[in-house]
Amino acid sequence: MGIHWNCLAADTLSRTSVPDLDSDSDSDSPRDSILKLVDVDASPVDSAEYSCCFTMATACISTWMSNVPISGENNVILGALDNSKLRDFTYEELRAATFNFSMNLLIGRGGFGNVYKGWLKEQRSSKGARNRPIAVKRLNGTSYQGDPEFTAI
Ligand SMILES: Nc1ncnc2c1ncn2[C@@H]1O[C@H](COP(=O)(O)OP(=O)(O)OP(=O)(O)O)[C@@H](O)[C@H]1O
Repeated sequence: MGIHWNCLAADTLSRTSVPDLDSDSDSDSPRDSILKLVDVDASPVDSAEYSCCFTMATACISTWMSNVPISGENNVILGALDNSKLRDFTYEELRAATFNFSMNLLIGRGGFGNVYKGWLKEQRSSKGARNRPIAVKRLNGTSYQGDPEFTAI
């Protein structure tokens, strides 16, 4: 499934170690295929390389961006990203990254979905692997506010 979103680099989270979590996953019934990923710890170069995720209409990205403060050199302006470098993530990848959407990793609640911290394994050619911290927004099953932003194309 082609679900897309772009990375936003941010420095709001500093912890990079992966926790040992109980299996206390979010038990509400979100529409599982509808996710949005935000990179929370990336250099501008990394962001371009890693530029992620889920397929969204440009207008929807703009809508999202209008709510995101653009400050600091680590932030990426989505319009400047090369779409060919966007990376797709499967639902399983994001589910694993967030430990099955563990409530212990809940970092925020938006108007139409919860936001979870997670980690993606990243292979770096010279420096070996690392766990890259990310934020994943999961559209809940009751709100239709976010449908346009999460539309798969
Ligand atoms: N990259 C991030 N790093 C850390 N926390 C984040 C990040 N993205 C979102 N959050 C947390 O999740 C909360 C909800 O984020 P979200 O983007 O959903 O907010 P919103 O724009 O108010 O919601 P919505 O877009 O659903 O109307 C934020 O207030 C923040 O606490």
